[in-house]
Amino acid sequence: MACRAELRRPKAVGILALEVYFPTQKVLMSDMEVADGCPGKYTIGLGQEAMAFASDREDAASLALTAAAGLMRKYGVAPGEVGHLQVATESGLDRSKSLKSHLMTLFTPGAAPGARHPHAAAPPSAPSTTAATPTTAATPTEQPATAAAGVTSPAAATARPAAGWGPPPAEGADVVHACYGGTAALLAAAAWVESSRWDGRLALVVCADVALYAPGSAARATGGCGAAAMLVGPDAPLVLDPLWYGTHAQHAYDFYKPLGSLPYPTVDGALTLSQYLGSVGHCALRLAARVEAAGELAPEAGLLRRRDVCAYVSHAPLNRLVRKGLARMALMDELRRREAAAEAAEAAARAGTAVEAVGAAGAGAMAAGAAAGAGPAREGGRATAAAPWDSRLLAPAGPEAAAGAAGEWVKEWVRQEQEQEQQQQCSTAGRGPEPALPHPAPPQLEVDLGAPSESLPRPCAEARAAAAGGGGCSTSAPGAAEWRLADKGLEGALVEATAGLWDQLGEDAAWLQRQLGNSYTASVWQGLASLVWRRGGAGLAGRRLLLFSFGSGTLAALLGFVARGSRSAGSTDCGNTGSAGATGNGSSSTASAGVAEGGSAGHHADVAASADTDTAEGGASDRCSSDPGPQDPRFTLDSIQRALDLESRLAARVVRSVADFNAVAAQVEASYRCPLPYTPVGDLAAVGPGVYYLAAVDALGRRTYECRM
Ligand SMILES: CC(=O)SCCNC(=O)CCNC(=O)[C@H](O)C(C)(C)COP(=O)(O)OP(=O)(O)OC[C@H]1O[C@@H](n2cnc3c(N)ncnc32)[C@H](O)[C@@H]1OP(=O)(O)O
Repeated sequence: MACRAELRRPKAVGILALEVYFPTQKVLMSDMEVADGCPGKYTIGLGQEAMAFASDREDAASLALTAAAGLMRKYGVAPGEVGHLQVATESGLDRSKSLKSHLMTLFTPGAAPGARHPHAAAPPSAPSTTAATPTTAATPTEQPATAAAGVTSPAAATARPAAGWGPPPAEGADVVHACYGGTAALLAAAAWVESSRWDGRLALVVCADVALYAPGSAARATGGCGAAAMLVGPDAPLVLDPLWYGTHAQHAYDFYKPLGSLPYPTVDGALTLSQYLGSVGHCALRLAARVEAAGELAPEAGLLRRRDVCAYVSHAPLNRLVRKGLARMALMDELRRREAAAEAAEAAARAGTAVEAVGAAGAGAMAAGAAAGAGPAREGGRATAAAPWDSRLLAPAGPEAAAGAAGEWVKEWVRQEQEQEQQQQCSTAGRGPEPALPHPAPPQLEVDLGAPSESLPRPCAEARAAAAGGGGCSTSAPGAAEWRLADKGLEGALVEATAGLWDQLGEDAAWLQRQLGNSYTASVWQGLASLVWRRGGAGLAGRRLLLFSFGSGTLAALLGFVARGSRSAGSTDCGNTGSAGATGNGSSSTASAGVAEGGSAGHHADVAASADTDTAEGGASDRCSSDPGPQDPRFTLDSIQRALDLESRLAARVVRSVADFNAVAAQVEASYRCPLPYTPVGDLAAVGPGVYYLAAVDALGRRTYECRM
């Protein structure tokens, strides 16, 4: 056991592995349009292609079991490697017994259905060569000392047991907050890894939901069904950046489930959509304020305009809403940019006013100040350094000449400062070669906001006011975040204006979501899976992605992830070695972008992972050589991409008719009303191999699950 002095904080905490599950049956939106007599509404109006659904054989617990077991099998994760298990759902089966308790069958020898653990049988696709082999084999009740010691250098962190059983992951429980639950679970898991209680093992986060709306409901076509599982730990390929983080919370009755006996939510469609879009605004501004306060983002440099931001992932109740969300985020950027421009103009105007005032007061005081070496401070401007000495001020021929001289002097001073700033920007931006990024910075938002800049909301000013009032780097006023939220004209114009941005940032994550429908807590992570599947390590490593999570009611968060690659990932540029580069050393693609758009900062020492912990903490050396990417070959962007195998899994799905969907949905509804004991009636042929299903519910409501081999 290591002594306390030896404990070090884990680095690069984030998502190590990702698995998604969706059932084998789907109904096409085009078929639903025909059935509902509304051609174009679901495919164009909502932007969806298909909706996944399952029978009464698959509930939230079985979905969670399938995703968790699938992750452990595909990545070769032994039960003993998991020390924390957190589950998110809003399709709970019981108001006391957690879904997590069902998942414990995966961590208890002999307790899983038939004691046949799908994950125990299969070897990892790429066994770790770097992980230290435990000297003592793990027993079902004992964890190797290396894993329990809390040693947190990346190398030590991978010194986990390669197989076997350990103490069950007692930490963590179910989290409920509509679709946001998975994010709360992920943050709790990451916090555990970063805490002093961490025992060196990994955390597993599982999200599972059945999204079913009542027959005849306007929301019926926005259902879905699915699960996601994530492994959380240090030295991750998808690192949670603690700085890039913006949240929002509010009370609203937009989507809720007051009827305990039925699976259906009560939805106020218009309100839930505006809650989502308002939350995008709040989270984007709060994240920007944090990043700006840390010196990593200039007010006029939009989040979405940064060249290191390469993707946008969102919770997806319906695709069209996600597009509107990205457009809303672009609007926030635009408001910030225009505010910065307005402030600059105001500062220039104030400088002019100051000149006049100086002239009126006579040159004496000015000259005295200048003679003392102080010079006039530029009011409202950022520069407060002493102004350069100007001898012209000492020899005015009269008041008018003095005013003129002072005016010229101030103008010259401002010009020199601007020139100096420009030079500084050029020199920092020029520290490294401009990388050839696949995603060039998007153009300025070309949209008529229909208001002179003076009447536009001032998001940064609001943030500063909130900070002055003890609100930290956050906006508290709804002003900018909810500005013209109900304006459908503006909404349409924004979506149109950001079509190119959507193709660059949003499309790859939405690809899977459009084909599955909503799966509540799992939805946003299915979007992340879609992105990794479509881009792989070569397309993501060294760059950032923004992930927006929303749960009605309302909780929301915008998280920044940094993607790290390995040398073997196939990418050749320095960015391939990870965001670590964002430290501003200029040697990687992210570094160049970060410096050019707001300066450097050292906080990425925590974000950066390196085999050499000291280097990571120092944060100043060449990331290209110091971060070889994740050390455990099981957990890389490319291994995630391989494990997901989405194309063939999607192709294996069966298209069912709308009548079939309605019949199956009616079975599911009936299962909530049936007297006990209850035997599910859903066709087992629709349950694929390795998938867990509900076998029976006994007279006391106890549910039994089996795994289809
Ligand atoms: C728990 C969580 O996931 S958080 C979010 C929870 N909330 C949800 O999931 C939302 C659930 N769904 C709903 O409430 C509903 O399905 C809604 C609100 C999305 C749609 O409600 P409706 O009143 O039936 O549809 P509406 O008339 O607004 O049409 C929807 C869109 O399709 C468009 N549309 C309608 N008919 C057509 C058509 N024939 N062709 C093309 N587009 C059409 C509309 O213009 C509208 O688009 P817009 O909003 O961009 O202008």
